[in-house]
Amino acid sequence: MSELVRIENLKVYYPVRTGFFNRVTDNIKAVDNISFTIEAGQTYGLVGESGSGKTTIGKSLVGLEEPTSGKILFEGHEVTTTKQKNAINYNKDVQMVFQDSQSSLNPRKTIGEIIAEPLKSFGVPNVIGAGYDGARSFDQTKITDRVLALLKIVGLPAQTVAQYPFQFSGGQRQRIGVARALATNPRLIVADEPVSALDLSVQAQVLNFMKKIQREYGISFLFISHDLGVVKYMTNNIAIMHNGRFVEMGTTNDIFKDARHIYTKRLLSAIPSLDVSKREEKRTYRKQIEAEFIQNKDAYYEHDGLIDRAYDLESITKTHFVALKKEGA
Ligand SMILES: Nc1ncnc2c1ncn2[C@@H]1O[C@H](COP(=O)(O)OP(=O)(O)OP(=O)(O)O)[C@@H](O)[C@H]1O
Repeated sequence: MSELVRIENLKVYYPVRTGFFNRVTDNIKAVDNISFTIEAGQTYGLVGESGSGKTTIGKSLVGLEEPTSGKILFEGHEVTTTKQKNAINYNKDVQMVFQDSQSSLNPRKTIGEIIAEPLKSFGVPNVIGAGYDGARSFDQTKITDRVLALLKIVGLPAQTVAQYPFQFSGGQRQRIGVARALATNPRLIVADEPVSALDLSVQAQVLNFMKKIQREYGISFLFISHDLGVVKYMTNNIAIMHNGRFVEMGTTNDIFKDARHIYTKRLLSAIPSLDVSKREEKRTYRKQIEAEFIQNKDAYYEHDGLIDRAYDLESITKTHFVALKKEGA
């Protein structure tokens, strides 16, 4: 395995301004000292409730948000600032797929124009596949051919090029978003809740399709979701996030077989059981975890004003890290 992305001590703070002079009186610590690595060709899951900071990490990775401090490294090159990103043409290597395909696809443009946009900026690679760094063409015929090839990859017919986003279902629009993201041969796709707006049956189709393109093109995913069931299916590694901090981090197996932090257990206990005979057992377990969360909070969090702030991560195995209070602290 080789490391593709390394995030070191990332902080993204948003200033809170108050009063007549609009002074900065506090900060929202959306991302508070986060470190992790994404391996080439693998999927890293970020899980947490709304507002925990998942999207802010994704946006920092693709350059939509400037970090307050910390470092982002891509294949060993620092890409924390816009200047550093531009220096290595990083934006062609990292793309984002959003939850809301309705608003992320320009309603006034045809699908052909939407998918062609990144090709006009970065050129058409000669080969379809992650990370191809050879010659690129800006020839209009090549752009059109590539748009058609991308539509084929995502399973949409050629006439799609002349149609508009409103003419498609949610699942089809997500495929169009993926086609656009694939256009430049990226190494990494940040997928922010890519299926949460879709019906269950369509969710499975889009997820399987994402796995297929990963197998075929060796793409890595940062997969952001609040749905642990979906994350279990998609990922190799997972970090559980709460109030801007990682509370637990490990392989997918570590998290599902040996969860240690109360917040992780709480999220796991909230996954509905499909087995009717186990529902009562599950309900009792959920109540027990909820009671432990309330009674035993100090073992898991320190207090930063009104915010419950997770402790620093400590390693319990080579792959598994948990934010627990240090002995004697
Ligand atoms: N531009 C901004 N200005 C101020 N605060 C922001 C901004 N963007 C995000 N925040 C705050 O940062 C925190 C983390 O937000 P973020 O969108 O990263 O969370 P999330 O886990 O992705 O949640 P969701 O699943 O609802 O998108 C939240 O408290 C949010 O209100």
